[in-house]
Amino acid sequence: MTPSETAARAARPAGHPEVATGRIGVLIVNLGTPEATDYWSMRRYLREFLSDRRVVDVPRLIWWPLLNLVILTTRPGRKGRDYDTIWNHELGEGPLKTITRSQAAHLGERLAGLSDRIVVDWAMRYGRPTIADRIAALLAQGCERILLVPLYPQYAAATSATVADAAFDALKAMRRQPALRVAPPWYDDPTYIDRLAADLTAAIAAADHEPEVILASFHGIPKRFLDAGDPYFCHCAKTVRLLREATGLGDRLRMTFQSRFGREPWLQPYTDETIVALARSGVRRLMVIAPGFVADCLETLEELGHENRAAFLAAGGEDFQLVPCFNDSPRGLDVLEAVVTRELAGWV
Ligand SMILES: C=CC1=C(C)c2cc3[nH]c(cc4nc(cc5[nH]c(cc1n2)c(C)c5CCC(=O)O)C(CCC(=O)O)=C4C)c(C)c3C=C
Ligand SMILES: [Fe+2]
Ligand SMILES: [Fe+2]
Repeated sequence: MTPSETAARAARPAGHPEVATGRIGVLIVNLGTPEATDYWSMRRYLREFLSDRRVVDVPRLIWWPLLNLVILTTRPGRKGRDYDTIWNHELGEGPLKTITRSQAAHLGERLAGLSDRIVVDWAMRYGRPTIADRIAALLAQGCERILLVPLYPQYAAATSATVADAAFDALKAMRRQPALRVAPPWYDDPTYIDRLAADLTAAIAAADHEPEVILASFHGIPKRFLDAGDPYFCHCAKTVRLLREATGLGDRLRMTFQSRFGREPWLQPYTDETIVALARSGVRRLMVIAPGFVADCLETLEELGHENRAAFLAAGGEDFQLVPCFNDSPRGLDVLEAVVTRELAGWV
């Protein structure tokens, strides 16, 4: 026991529980993934996700029957088959989980140089491990301060804000709360833009054929969210402008939005429609990068890599290249390290 621990123990009133102290937690959080690809696991995951009012804000009286009687009867089977095509069968989990775990481990190694008091952990907003469980685990290890890092470079209420909601919900139940900081989005961070540009430039240099057009494809949100003041579209647009400047690609790099859900208008132009229109207009060589995803997942590997690739080729395209996300690459870790180091200022 160190002298200060001895003093703390001596000062603890009788009956007062012993608590670990003195450490700083960093909790990185990505979206989530089903526990398995069977109907019931998919249904549980989609139900949790699509019941979040930050994600779907339709009045409950309308949404509840639509979700439970229509969407959750058909979508789990169809999406389960999509997840099957990208599943990490060795570990029995979705790639988003495998990659987020590895990012946390590598980030922990990198931050060890900053302070030996830092503990890095990871969680999923939907599914497991839950944010509440990992905050509890960090507290048990003595983390009185926790930096929460939603793994989204561009802020959206449907992603970043709901991570903060879940964390503060967990804190609501605690007598002894940790101090909680939420990292801001990093859509224009110089390290993010630089490493994104490096990945894109390297992919172009390594390609057999120079792409005629490059799409920067972001996950979409309903257009209504933008009209209500969500800054997501502007964050994406700024990332693309900075990426154009950093790569010198100019108008060859275009912004599109993928993964729309439901019938109302989402942010445009849509990735799938753009890809087909480009092929029909004579573009033969296309490259796609997904700067809004820090880890490969269903939306990049299956939607872009399988579905959209097939649509491009079917419409006359010849060469479709998908740039991998940062994942646990050294460049990707540079970005996470830069963001986290900056946001830990004053704590270490
Ligand atoms: C229904 C509304 C949805 C909104 C709004 C939305 C926003 C949004 N999502 C991401 C990132 C990811 N989404 C992923 C999957 C996914 N997204 C939705 C719906 C909305 N997303 C659904 C229903 C699903 C599950 C698959 C499906 O049924 O289509 C994923 C992949 C998860 C994985 O395990 O691989 C990511 C990542 C962002 C960044 C975003 C808003 C900016
Ligand atoms: Fe999504
Ligand atoms: Fe999708």
